[in-house]
Amino acid sequence: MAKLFRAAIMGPPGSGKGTISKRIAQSFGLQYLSSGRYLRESIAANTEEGVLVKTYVERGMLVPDHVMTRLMLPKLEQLCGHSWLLDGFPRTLAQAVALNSLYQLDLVISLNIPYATLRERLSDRWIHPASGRVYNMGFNPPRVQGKDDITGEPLIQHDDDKPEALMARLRHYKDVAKPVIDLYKSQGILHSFSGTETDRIWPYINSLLTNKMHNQPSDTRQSQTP
Ligand SMILES: Nc1nc2c(ncn2[C@@H]2O[C@H](COP(=O)(O)OP(=O)(O)O)[C@@H](O)[C@H]2O)c(=O)[nH]1
Ligand SMILES: Nc1ncnc2c1ncn2[C@@H]1O[C@H](COP(=O)(O)OP(=O)(O)O)[C@@H](O)[C@H]1O
Repeated sequence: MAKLFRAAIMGPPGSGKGTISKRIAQSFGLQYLSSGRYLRESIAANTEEGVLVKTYVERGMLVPDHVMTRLMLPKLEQLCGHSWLLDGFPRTLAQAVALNSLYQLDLVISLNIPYATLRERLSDRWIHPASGRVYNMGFNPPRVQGKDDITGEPLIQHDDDKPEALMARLRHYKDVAKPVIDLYKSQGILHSFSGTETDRIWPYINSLLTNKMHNQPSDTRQSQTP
């Protein structure tokens, strides 16, 4: 049986995590888990948890760690026996420690994208809320303006991509990500990529993953479940 592979992608809002994750999932068959997507689903379900989550997300603030781990760790449990890629989780050191106590990651991708690029991209980001499909009016526009390619339904902008929330999110990201990045660096699994264009970064990530997934050590570490 092929070895299981567990990876995470980190980077500020707008750095291309979702775009790159989609390519990774398609090319390498990893299951893709996006914290933002699960949070938005929780908000849409209007549960007690969703109402609480909304108060943070709409202000561009991080959702508390215990809420995030309670949301994400059971999803990973359901995926035992699959290779996966986490996007947006862990975001804080406490989340990374909680994850680490259950699973050893094989690889963490960190995206370093200049601030001006992030701002420009997010002000142009539109999504189809039901599916999570993401568009950018310059980079990957929908075929019909303002409409989802598959369903034809209207596209919307996240409240947290609007300028007021955006600044707070970017500032927060930097402070909080540093110890997480340091942790993965110390574990020797961090790989950082810099640039302003996803299409130029992608070939490097593609070859890194090709390399890592085909040359995994033959111990059983990755295939153990908690
Ligand atoms: N102009 C441009 N836009 C991009 C590029 N890569 C991604 N995007 C767009 O930038 C926005 C943010 O990307 P996304 O993958 O959602 O980033 P995330 O917030 O890190 O998950 C989306 O609208 C993407 O379509 C790129 O290389 N150039
Ligand atoms: N791991 C996390 N911990 C705390 N809050 C989170 C986490 N992931 C997502 N969020 C919340 O959800 C919002 C949207 O997240 P996401 O869709 O990943 O967007 P982006 O990558 O554009 O920041 C964040 O601004 C934050 O409020």
